[in-house]
Amino acid sequence: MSANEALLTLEGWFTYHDFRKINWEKWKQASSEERQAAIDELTSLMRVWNDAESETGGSTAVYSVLGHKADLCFIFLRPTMGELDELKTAINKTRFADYTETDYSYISVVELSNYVNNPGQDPKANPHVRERLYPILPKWDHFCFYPMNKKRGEKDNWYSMTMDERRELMQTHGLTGRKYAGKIKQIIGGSVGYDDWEWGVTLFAHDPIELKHIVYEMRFDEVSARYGEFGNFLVGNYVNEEALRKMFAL
Ligand code: VOV
Repeated sequence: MSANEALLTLEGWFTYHDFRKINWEKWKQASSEERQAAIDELTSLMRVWNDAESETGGSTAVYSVLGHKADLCFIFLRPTMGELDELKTAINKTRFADYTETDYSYISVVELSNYVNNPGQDPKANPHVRERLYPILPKWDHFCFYPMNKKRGEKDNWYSMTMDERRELMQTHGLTGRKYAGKIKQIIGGSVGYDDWEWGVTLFAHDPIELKHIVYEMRFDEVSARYGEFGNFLVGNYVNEEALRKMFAL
């Protein structure tokens, strides 16, 4: 084994998952004019994000989040980190933000690991690869997000395995994933150097049961069973402007 078999990764858009909790007490105390103005401001921002969505400009999706961990998640994919910073600040400048708390967020960059490359070809010239590096978020009804690591234990250490060993395990992973074609869309963000875990996994589904099925089935693949370490899971439902207005109507 060579001393360092880091593989080449391909990077696409930078990603920012902005999870917000709503301060409902404060929201209920606000006047109806104030609430209306806050929602109007947020929805006009959402329209700007939708209109800007393109192959070169990035993509945005908004989800409501179940459970106590968050109420909303804004998912932003953009060409530069500067744009992500501007988006965060733009939200924070709205009246709506006065009713939110930002307990959690996640920064990564859309990543393809080159375990399955075609030697001699420029991967970024391949439209299929470009589609995965610069994906338009699918706006399917449900999403889940969780961060994960590959284990660096004394016995099981992903990073001290050879490239061939890792490639073989990733091929099995890819085969499991392919069974979910059309049911699950995954966006893998590499977050080494950016956030607390090594990857942020965002899954989209039409049927929330498929989120459970894929995560469960993958637990049996050696790469997850032996090397996967997982953070908190968050799950939610897609919200467009109408759904958002309904969510905040009192
Ligand atoms: C729709 C499902 C699906 C499919 C088709 C799929 C396929 C593939 C392929 C072909 C490849 C390798 C090349 C590349 O594209 O990077 C990957 C890579 C990766 N995956 Fe994946 N994955 C899926 C889905 C999928 C899920 C559900 C998870 C979470 C794992 C779990 O246990 O909860 C995951 C994780 C990852 C990660 C963290 C990486 C990077 C690993 C690294 O060490 O670099 N992934 N993945």
